[in-house]
Amino acid sequence: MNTYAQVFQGTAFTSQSPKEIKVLKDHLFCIDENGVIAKILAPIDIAYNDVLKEYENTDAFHRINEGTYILPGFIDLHVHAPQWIQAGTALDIPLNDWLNTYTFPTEAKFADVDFATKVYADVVDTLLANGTTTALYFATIHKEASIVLAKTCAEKGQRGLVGKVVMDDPEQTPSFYKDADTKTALADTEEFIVAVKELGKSTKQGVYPVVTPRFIPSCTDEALRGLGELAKKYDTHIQSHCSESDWAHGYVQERFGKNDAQALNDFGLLQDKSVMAHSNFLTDEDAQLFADTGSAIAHCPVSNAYFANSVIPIARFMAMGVEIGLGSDISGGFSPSLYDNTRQAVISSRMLEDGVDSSLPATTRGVPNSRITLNEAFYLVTAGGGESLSLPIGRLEVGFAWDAQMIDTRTANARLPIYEVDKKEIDIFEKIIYLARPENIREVWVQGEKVHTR
Ligand SMILES: O=c1[nH]c(=O)c2nc[nH]c2[nH]1
Repeated sequence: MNTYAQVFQGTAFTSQSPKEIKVLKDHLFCIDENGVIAKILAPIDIAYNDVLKEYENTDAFHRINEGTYILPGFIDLHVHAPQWIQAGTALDIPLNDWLNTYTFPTEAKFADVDFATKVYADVVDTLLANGTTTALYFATIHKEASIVLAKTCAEKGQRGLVGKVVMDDPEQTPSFYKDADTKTALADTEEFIVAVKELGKSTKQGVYPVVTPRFIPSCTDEALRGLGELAKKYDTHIQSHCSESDWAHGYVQERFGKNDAQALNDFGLLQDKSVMAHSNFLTDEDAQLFADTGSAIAHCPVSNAYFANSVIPIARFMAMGVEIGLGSDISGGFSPSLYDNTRQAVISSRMLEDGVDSSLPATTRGVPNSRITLNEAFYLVTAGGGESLSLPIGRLEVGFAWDAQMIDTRTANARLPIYEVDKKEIDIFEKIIYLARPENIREVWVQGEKVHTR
């Protein structure tokens, strides 16, 4: 009997560290029956030819074509699944107006479970086709429809972490879109957690419930405290928005006399499995609290350009040891592609470093040492996402899940400009990250199962 469920032969790129990419040229990736990488062999390894001989004429063997490269699947740390129906629209007003005018009416539509079923199938398919193998989702306040999102991930093979959103503060939430009251919000959340934990047991890739206070402005103290307790009781992930815009940041300071990070921590909402979206306005003290509690930042660079009123000092927070990954933030971010967000993470950091007001002298225009490299942005969208979620994903390494995307650089009508001069694989890596489109993503695998083919 074969030792491995699958063996892939090809050239792959994975992060060695935030600054370095490891090129695994013509390696063999041996995957066990749980979809975990059991062994990686280089052509110089003694066992390479034995394994090749044993598998190459079997159904378990996958030779990756020349011109196609293997990347780890991408990890989206912040995506509002229901907002997919308004992606690319209505990005012309500030966050609080946008929520009230467009977003809350959009999300209210998901009381209709049939509608939710249709849209959620489309979102999960779209993200998989864009190479996103794991997604941390906000659903809506509706328990049933939120369970539908978790079931959709389970059926389609995506590793989904899903939250039923809590919004119980009548002062800050519209009457047509709010939890009935605090008690109901907490009871629905608990029932949701139990149902999704049960569902997760029947999946190979894992589907997880997430405690999800929308953000401090939409929740009462009692709900925030209760959610912290539920997360502890069931050992779940936690997600929310933190210090996103001038308005959101200022609101929390006014209500509590402290910043979001400290307030969230007081309610038991900052812990190792917490992921806080945006977090643009963290002070160094707040960032240290994130590092100390193991809480992560979901950096959403496309969305931030519209709603955050600032560029997050991501290099500074990386240097402080905060766990960080990337999020599309559909639909504050218009794009379902984490390639777009990886590119924007680099671009925004460069603009922060150089500054944006050309009337100022170059010496005072920007914030020194703010840029991140493409390698670092790639780290965030892969390994950093895995660390943020405390899951063994995001790297092509032994013991990690086989979550992978096969990038065909020669796809008709989407051919990447790779010529004989590209002698170094790392140049090809950079071209893939900057230029690849969904057309180039020929296969996507999650936990050893093929979940998308093009
Ligand atoms: O970008 C955002 N999208 C949202 O849906 C949201 N809710 C609170 N704060 C938010 N920010």
